[in-house]
Amino acid sequence: MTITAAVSGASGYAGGEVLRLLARHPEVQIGAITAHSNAGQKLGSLQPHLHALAERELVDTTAENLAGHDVVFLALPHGSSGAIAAQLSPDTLVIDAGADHRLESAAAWEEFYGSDHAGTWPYGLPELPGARAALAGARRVAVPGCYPTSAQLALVPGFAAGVLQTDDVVIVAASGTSGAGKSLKPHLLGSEVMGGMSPYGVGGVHRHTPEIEQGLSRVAGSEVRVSFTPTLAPMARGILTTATAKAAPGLSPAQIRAAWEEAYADEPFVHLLPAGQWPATKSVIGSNHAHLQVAVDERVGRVIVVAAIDNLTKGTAGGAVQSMNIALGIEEMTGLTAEGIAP
Ligand SMILES: NC(=O)C1=CN([C@@H]2O[C@H](COP(=O)(O)OP(=O)(O)OC[C@H]3O[C@@H](n4cnc5c(N)ncnc54)[C@H](OP(=O)(O)O)[C@@H]3O)[C@@H](O)[C@H]2O)C=CC1
Ligand SMILES: CC(=O)N[C@@H](CCC(=O)OP(=O)(O)O)C(=O)O
Repeated sequence: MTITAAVSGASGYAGGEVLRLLARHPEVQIGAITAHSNAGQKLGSLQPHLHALAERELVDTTAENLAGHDVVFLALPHGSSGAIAAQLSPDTLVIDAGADHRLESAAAWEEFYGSDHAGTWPYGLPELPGARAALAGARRVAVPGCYPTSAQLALVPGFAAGVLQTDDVVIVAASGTSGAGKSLKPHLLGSEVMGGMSPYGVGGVHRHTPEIEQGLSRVAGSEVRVSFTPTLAPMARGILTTATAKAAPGLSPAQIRAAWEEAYADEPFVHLLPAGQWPATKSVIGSNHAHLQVAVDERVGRVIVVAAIDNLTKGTAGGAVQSMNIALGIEEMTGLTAEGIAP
């Protein structure tokens, strides 16, 4: 089967990563690649690592340019996807890397994003219970945010199995700077980021908070509230998430760990590391794999889960391509089998 795919936001980090993966996908032919202020440029002048596509010209992000493809990837600033998706055929598989279609609650969207809600699409985190069935045959997919990918992979097995309590969930995550996109932001200047770490979006205001709560509440069967604090780390890629919650009473560490062992035993991209080995962003950079470790602090009765992903791969473009494969009935790992890069 040959699938034609258009990629919007191709001059950005997320669009560039989608192209990096699609360039090696055996079933995909890359069609239109679009941009905004960089329309008219050659891709090679903006994404020099994408050699095979270097001579391709970026065109404007219009429904006309994106039409006529089997798949359209939207890697646009949030708020931009709804309008363009509405102009694309319902038969086209549209995969939105942005936030517009992730939340079910219009009220939560309005509170955290401050604009009108564009709607809710099937959620592209295949490892969640029931997600693969919802993605199979779907023609619209909302790719999770990068922090929500790591936080949900870390905590969902514990809530699904009932080994975590829902009332005291704390998540602290460190992200590489590519998570913020390519556009100029003063707090991301090299001199601000190099050689140190700093928090941002503190105090329950980061817009990934409702997305994480939505996913955890769904599997827990009751409302889960989280305290989420993101931090910026002096690295280009990677997220290291540390999530903790109170253990349900009366369980041994082995019984608790079994929830993650069972949930991820057959998952091709999520790996519970052997006990005592800790996830590191360096082990997953450039790959669609997530590394996890679970420990129980018996002194305070808390479960600690650490997860590492590449924000641009499993956290965005890899999750998008994985979801595309499922939606179109292609073997799920196709185009995503690359190992990580280390050291
Ligand atoms: N970076 C990450 O780790 C993650 C990103 N995402 C999401 O992916 C999307 C893209 O993010 P990212 O690649 O990081 O951002 P970048 O800033 O790196 O890229 C943004 C892209 O969108 C284009 N663009 C900017 N403004 C407009 C507009 N008004 N209309 C159409 N296109 C526009 C830009 O084109 P041009 O350069 O030509 O101006 C560029 O191609 C966002 O929604 C982001 O939240 C999701 C998960 C993780
Ligand atoms: C380091 C950094 O700034 N990261 C981004 C998250 C990127 C992401 O997942 O964005 P969307 O949900 O908008 O798709 C942030 O905190 O806003």
